Amino acid sequence: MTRIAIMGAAGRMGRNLIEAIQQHDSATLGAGIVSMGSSLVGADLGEVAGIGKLGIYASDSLDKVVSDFDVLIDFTKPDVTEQTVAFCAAHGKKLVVGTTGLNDAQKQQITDAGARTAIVFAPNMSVGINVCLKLLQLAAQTLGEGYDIEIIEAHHRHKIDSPSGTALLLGEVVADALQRDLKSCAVYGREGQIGARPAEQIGFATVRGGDVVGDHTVLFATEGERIEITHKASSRMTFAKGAVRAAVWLDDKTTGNFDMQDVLGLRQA
Ligand SMILES: NC(=O)C1=CN([C@@H]2O[C@H](COP(=O)(O)OP(=O)(O)OC[C@H]3O[C@@H](n4cnc5c(N)ncnc54)[C@H](OP(=O)(O)O)[C@@H]3O)[C@@H](O)[C@H]2O)C=CC1
Ligand SMILES: O=C(O)C1=N[C@H](C(=O)O)C[C@H](O)C1
Repeated sequence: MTRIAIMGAAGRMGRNLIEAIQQHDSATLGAGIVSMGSSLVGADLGEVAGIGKLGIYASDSLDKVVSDFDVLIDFTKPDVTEQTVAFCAAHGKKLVVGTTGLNDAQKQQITDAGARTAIVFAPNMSVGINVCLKLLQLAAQTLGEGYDIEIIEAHHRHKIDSPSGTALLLGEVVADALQRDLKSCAVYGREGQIGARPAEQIGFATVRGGDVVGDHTVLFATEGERIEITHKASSRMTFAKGAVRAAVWLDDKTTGNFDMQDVLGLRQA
């Protein structure tokens, strides 16, 4: 059994993670950490997730639960994830990071921590998006340079980062396949007299509203045709199940940096 702790246990993803752990035959909930000062400190985590009592209670500190878990799953926000990564590297705890909006230094911290523990870091833990990444490589390599590429994402009104981590990853995969540098060819939104579209540009458009769980489309447009590769998540359980699968997959790893392509066996596919 893989004993899992959840950082951000009362969040939208945290609650789904509690349920996903309960549904997994090889995983058990070891601990859940909520914000210091939260009214949920001490609450039964099963009740927090709406699935009935589990007898595991929300803590406000990783130090207090350090001996209760083998793998930590973190879906919080970048400054919190920074502390989580430092803690896991120091204590040899395996880690699954789903938080998006990390800056370059925070991503480097995760890479460095991979020398001390085993980490799965991915902006989207769904099987569907990870299959889309393979389809995109094929599409970009086959279509080549003659197609304009635009990435459109939509999320709920509470999302704090833009573009989504998934949209950025989709952009990186397409840019790599076309041997472009995303940092120099990406454009994030357009307004005013912008002129004709440069051929090598990869455009990003962000929509925020209501309760959209997560929609992503990569559009390849040329004269005479358009191709769209779209993924629509309708439940956060798809991400939560992927994260728990990643945590269990880490069980026999000691160190290293991995992503969902590794977990799903898609790396060489
Ligand atoms: N990789 C993937 O597949 C997916 C990634 N995500 C990403 O996951 C992240 C979280 O998303 P979501 O669940 O919607 O966000 P929420 O805001 O619902 O959840 C974040 C939780 O973290 C808690 N938190 C904040 N500070 C601390 C702390 N110091 N210690 C413990 N808990 C803390 C917050 O508590 P409080 O409100 O009390 O501060 C909140 O409950 C985002 O970056 C999102 O983009 C989301 C879905 C899928
Ligand atoms: O914040 C969210 O909700 C989501 N965030 C991830 C991202 O930024 O790509 C993944 C998913 O789309 C949901």
